[in-house]
Amino acid sequence: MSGFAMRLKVRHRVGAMVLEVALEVGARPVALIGPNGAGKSTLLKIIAGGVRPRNATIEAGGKCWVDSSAGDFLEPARRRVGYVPQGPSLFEHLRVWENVAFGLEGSREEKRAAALGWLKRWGAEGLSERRVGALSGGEAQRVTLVRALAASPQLLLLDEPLSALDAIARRQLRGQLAQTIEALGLPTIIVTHDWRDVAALGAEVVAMEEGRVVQRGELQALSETPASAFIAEFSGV
Ligand SMILES: Nc1ncnc2c1ncn2[C@@H]1O[C@H](COP(=O)(O)OP(=O)(O)OP(=O)(O)O)[C@@H](O)[C@H]1O
Repeated sequence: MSGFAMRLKVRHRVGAMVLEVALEVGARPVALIGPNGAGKSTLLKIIAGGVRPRNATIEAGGKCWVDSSAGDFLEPARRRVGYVPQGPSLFEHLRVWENVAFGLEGSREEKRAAALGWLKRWGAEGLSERRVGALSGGEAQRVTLVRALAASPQLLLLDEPLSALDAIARRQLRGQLAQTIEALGLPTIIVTHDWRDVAALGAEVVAMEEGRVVQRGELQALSETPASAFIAEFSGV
């Protein structure tokens, strides 16, 4: 168990919407749910450092990452975040193993061996020499997840990380992801449209709509007293 925790408070205009959220994550995973356009991806980008929020404090592992009133902003590369964004994020010109090796330390050979080990554990050793451009959507998603975990992050941010996988691969990867997160006690925020992800990870649900948190708690409790039609539909197991 790492004991690492992240706490944030943010108020940030994005397009026509105002994102206004307070959130905390520790060893127990948080599942962010909500309709398209609710602000889930923007929130992850703010935590990862890709979007600089107008009005926010983010504290993680006892350190200040963002304090907009003081003008503090820790560079994304120094946040030790494993971020799996929606859509492509691998380095197109590199091979698969080079992508996984990117955040690792050591000589080229050491990094290669470590990357191959990671790929093997995640059922992707057969892809190691391939160029990223030659991967299918599901293969690329698997590699992106491996790259995020290989860099020993302190915080894992997953934006619909299993959405491109076929049903069998999704079930298998979901199980492995849940085991890994639990074994490492790795603080994790996952954006998902699938209640099975919430159940497998034993996550606390945080439901967002139009930039705000509208309900949070256990999946079971949300299904019994849903605060919105979306939550009823999502949790209606
Ligand atoms: N850079 C931007 N400029 C203007 N509007 C933006 C920008 N980024 C996002 N938005 C808008 O902000 C809203 C929230 O987008 P966001 O991607 O965070 O939603 P989401 O909850 O992740 O949705 P989805 O489930 O579709 O991925 C959307 O209406 C989107 O169009």
